[in-house]
Amino acid sequence: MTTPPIQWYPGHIAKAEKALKEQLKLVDVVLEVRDTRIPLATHHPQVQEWLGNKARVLVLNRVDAILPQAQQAWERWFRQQGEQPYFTNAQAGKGVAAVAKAAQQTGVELNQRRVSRGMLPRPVRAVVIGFPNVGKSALINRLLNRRVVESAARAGVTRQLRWVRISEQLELLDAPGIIPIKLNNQLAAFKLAICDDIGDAAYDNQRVAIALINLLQQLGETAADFLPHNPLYTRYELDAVTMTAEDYLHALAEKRHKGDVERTARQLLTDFRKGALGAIALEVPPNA
Ligand SMILES: Nc1nc2c(ncn2[C@@H]2O[C@H](COP(=O)(O)OP(=O)(O)OP(=O)(O)O)[C@@H](O)[C@H]2O)c(=O)[nH]1
Repeated sequence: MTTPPIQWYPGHIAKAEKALKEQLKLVDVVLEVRDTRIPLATHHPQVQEWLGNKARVLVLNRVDAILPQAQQAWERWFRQQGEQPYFTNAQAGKGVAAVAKAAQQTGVELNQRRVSRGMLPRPVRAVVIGFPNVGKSALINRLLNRRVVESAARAGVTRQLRWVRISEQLELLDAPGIIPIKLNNQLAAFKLAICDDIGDAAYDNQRVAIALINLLQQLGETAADFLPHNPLYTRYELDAVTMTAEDYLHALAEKRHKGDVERTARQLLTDFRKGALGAIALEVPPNA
């Protein structure tokens, strides 16, 4: 039997789900962070059920990693779904003030209810949740306006709990809630691995790199507005249009790394992740 391209550790997932539910019990509002390159693959279908009737602010982070026209298309699509997305670049602090304002706004309603029941008003309590590596700690640090939460390129580094005061109206759990990855969609899993949003799963670099080439080929044909023109050719001076994704990876290995396919796969993934292939949305809104 061949090894599956991506493997999870079920024990870790169960533990993450339990920890997340504990955090959710403590708060009034949830800031759900997704990766703007893959807003659907970084959505867990059970989030709504876990939240019950708690308020939610939808944050699409890494807005710098997609083109403005892709952002506009997603904005339209989410609005059609009845959602207001807040686009952020948490690394640079862009869009973060609007997220804080939206969270505080939910506190106004909370306190109207409290006051009508004869209770004292209090700050709204919030937690940031999301898949591994989507930028949760970076967002918390920007909300706090100082660097207290470890924010690292490595996936799965955040843990532990404390309340921090953001303003008179808003308190935040300083440890984000990590949403365990959903397991049942192979293409979504490849996208998570490509974007490094997959936590402590183990994956096969070459198959993930091939999935990336495949996606770029498909998007080039079907959603040219969502990515720069021919990003692979621009970066490597080798055209992927006439080849299968697998052949392309091998040809690129010959051209750049003396036939070392593994090294080429890693390099390709690193280039994509750090934006060296350009601003690329790997997902297109359904029916766009
Ligand atoms: N380009 C870009 N990089 C970002 C953005 N937000 C976060 N990053 C970077 O992405 C990496 C991961 O960010 P974190 O804030 O550690 O992500 P996290 O969701 O807390 O990760 P875990 O703790 O692994 O769950 C870091 O290197 C950040 O600097 C963004 O909006 N744009």
